[in-house]
Amino acid sequence: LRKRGAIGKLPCPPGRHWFHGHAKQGPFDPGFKWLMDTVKTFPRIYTLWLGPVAPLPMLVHPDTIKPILNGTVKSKKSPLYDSMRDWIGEGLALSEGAKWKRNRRLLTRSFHLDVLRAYTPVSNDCVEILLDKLERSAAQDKPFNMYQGLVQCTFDVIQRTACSYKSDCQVEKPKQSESMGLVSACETLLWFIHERQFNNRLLLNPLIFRLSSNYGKYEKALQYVHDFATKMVKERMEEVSKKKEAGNPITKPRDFLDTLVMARDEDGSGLTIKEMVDEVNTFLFAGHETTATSSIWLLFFLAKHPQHQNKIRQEVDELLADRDSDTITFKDFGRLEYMTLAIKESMRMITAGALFSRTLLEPYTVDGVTLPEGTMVGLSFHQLHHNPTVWGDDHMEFKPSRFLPEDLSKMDPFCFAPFSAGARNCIGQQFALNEMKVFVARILRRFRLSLVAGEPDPIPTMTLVSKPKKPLFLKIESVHMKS
Ligand code: HEM
Repeated sequence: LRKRGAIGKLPCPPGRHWFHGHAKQGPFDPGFKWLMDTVKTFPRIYTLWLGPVAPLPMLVHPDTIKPILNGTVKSKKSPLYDSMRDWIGEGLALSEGAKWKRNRRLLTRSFHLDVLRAYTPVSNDCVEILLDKLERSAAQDKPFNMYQGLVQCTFDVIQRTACSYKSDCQVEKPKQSESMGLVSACETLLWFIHERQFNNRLLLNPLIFRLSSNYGKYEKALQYVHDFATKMVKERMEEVSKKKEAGNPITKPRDFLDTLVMARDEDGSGLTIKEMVDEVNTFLFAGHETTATSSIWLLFFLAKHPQHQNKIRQEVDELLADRDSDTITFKDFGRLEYMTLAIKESMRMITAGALFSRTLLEPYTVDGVTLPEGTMVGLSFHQLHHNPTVWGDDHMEFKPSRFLPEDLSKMDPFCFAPFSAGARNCIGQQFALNEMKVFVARILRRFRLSLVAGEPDPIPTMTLVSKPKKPLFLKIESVHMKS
């Protein structure tokens, strides 16, 4: 009642039904029109009702989101995350308190610059397979299913970097290889998480979920990913200790798994097998669809706005002008300046992680209303990134120049948070940005991208990540054929 009383004082979008709340107005409908209209009228905080109970205050302005993200007001991940727990356990994304602090410290070493440097060739190798597919598509003058290509490519990268697992997951003819078992198991689990969070909230109740008709399929996929990760972890522990015994210890980690096995506290203790399994699953879960989705929107905007595409191609061509190979190196990332602006702008336009939530661990006074401890709040990043009071009335225009350093330095850092912000920001952000830069540089170096004539623009949908509603096909032309 205390919570309801406080939330009742917050602004509330009109037309709320006593039972359905705003649900029938389609707040999460594809295209996010409702969200965009609402942030125009309620640019700081408002209450979203998805039913007769459990209203959700939505934070949509840097001033209102900041205290949660920077920890001035203590909070924890909300119960909505529980649907991921079977898969990623107490991995970094879901753990809290002292356990999270310790693991974040241990895992930060997994994303050290030297480790990331070693992954650049992996992204280059994986994108070669995608480039071959694009070559065929260009030769046949057939539009290419870019989303599928990128999901497979990012999955290949994360498997190789997480545990040096090389698979044929990018090659068509699925279902025959073990790796496709892993891809489809991960896809099945992602589908269930989405279903429980967005479509059928009754299934968030563990008992009802267990009794549901599809539960067997879920259990099978879960078993698959756990067996896979456990096998990987145990084999690696054995290899590391055998090498140590033979007087030939591993000194430089080859992948994330090495960094996990070798991670040590000051007192010499490391992660348990269960903790490592949870982290491997967390990387597989958090590390590929997010990157694929962010890359697909970037390629879409570049296909739609050839002037930006050409500018990036020119930047890449200049970078590679005197080289024998198109390989992008770690040193190159800092020189892809215009590409970096375009990546930021496309992540603002469509933010892969559009909405997250937290439960307050202490009262939070916002715009004169005190929300008590235990209140669940929404961190609505898509609305933050389309808030006209922050980005201006042209927020729907794709303008990479918004992120020019001289303008960026005048902005509140909490205006733009595609990787979240503060202590619980994305640990993989630099990894993901590097991967995207390799993909885009290598693709644009060889191909010109355009939209398929007569096709409407793709529409983002609110799933776990904001992916296009329908598979996104792009027209591919070889740059050399045209010039
Ligand atoms: C463009 C790609 C990516 C985007 C947009 C993205 C976005 C995010 C966001 C918004 C969060 C905060 C989630 C929350 O508050 O609940 C997060 C957390 C996290 N991300 Fe990413 N991510 C990306 C790529 C990756 C990659 C490649 C990895 C791993 C290899 C990764 C691993 C994680 C982990 C472990 C967390 C939890 C961190 C913590 O709580 O300490 N992410 N990511």
